Amino acid sequence: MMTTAVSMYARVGGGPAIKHVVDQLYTWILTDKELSPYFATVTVESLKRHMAALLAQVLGGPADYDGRSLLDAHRGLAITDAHYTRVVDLALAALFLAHAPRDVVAAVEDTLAAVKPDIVAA
Ligand code: HEM
Repeated sequence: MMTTAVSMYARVGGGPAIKHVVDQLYTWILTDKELSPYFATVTVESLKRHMAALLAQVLGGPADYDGRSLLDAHRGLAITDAHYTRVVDLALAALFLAHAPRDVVAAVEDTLAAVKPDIVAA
């Protein structure tokens, strides 16, 4: 039997679908009473661009991420465990809402778990 390796990036719908997921995620974050204060002084457009590039890269799409390391980006923000978990939940919900396949959602969940130490304040 012939097998074709279709990337997770392609299976979620490529760049446009990822942009949609990231837009949804930030709409929720920026209207969340507990999460929005973290972003009060941030230029959200460039943040979204970086987040979309990173997500695309993690899913096997173009490796275009040119932002800071996650450790550098989140250092000093004093992000709590609960706020980290909330953002992860919203990210996974945004993927499901965009009809991302379950295995793709699971792979993103694993990746987010792996970078947790870079995000949450020690
Ligand atoms: C769950 C995993 C997370 C990932 C993958 C992630 C990813 C990113 C990325 C790619 C950037 C941009 C870096 C750059 O532009 O150079 C960023 C910045 C930022 N993130 Fe996150 N993030 C996560 C969780 C969180 C959480 C939980 C919070 C707060 C509740 C948060 C708050 C911020 C803020 C405020 C910035 C901007 C920092 C600045 O510009 O100085 N992030 N994040």
